[in-house]
Amino acid sequence: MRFVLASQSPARLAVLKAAGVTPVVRVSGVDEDAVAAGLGEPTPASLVTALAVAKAEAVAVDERDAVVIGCDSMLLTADGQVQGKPATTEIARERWGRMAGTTGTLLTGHALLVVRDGEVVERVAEHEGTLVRFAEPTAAELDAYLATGEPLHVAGAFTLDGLGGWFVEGIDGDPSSVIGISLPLTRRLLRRVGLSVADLWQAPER
Ligand SMILES: Nc1nc2c(ncn2[C@H]2C[C@H](O)[C@@H](COP(=O)(O)OP(=O)(O)OP(=O)(O)O)O2)c(=O)[nH]1
Repeated sequence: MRFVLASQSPARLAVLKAAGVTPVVRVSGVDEDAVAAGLGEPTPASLVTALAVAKAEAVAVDERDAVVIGCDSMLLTADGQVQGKPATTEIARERWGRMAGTTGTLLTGHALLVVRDGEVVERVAEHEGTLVRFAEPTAAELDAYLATGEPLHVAGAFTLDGLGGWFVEGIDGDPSSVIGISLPLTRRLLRRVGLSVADLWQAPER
């Protein structure tokens, strides 16, 4: 079965490959701001889920027979802000100034579509939330972390599995969801459409 990851995210691909699944990667090119603008006043969870659906749908149109998964991650901070990737170092610094020492929720929307004979025959979507307890980096540590550039490319300006890991005291929930795609949630979504992860383990990359 052809399994397509509708994402340019190296993190999502790495999570799947480490878990024994090598998907076909197709970048959706979805304008996330435009999708968000069309949602009115979404909750954070409905926002990431709608974005995940938009990404999966955009890729599914070009598939004939495949399972397509799209994801979107954002950080819901303790003070109620919903944050994607920081556009600049200064924005990342400002965010860390508010995040340090607090607990946020990393939300990842997931959408899984089954395409048969060019038609979407199944569409399931949910979100996963993982609590993330942030450490309090010193000013020097924060300067050094920002200087690596890593925070600019990731939702919430931190990573769990990269340099940001030094500044995560702990999590409560699914770690793979923080990195970018929840393995247990994806397994449940596959089951809802009558598929098993074992089907994916068996599917060679085409
Ligand atoms: N390695 C790693 N990456 C993370 C972590 N938290 C968030 N990210 C990355 C995963 C995604 O690439 C990015 C979240 O942004 P998006 O959900 O918009 O995905 P992105 O724009 O990267 O690709 P896509 O829109 O799916 O084509 O942040 C983490 O803890 N570790």
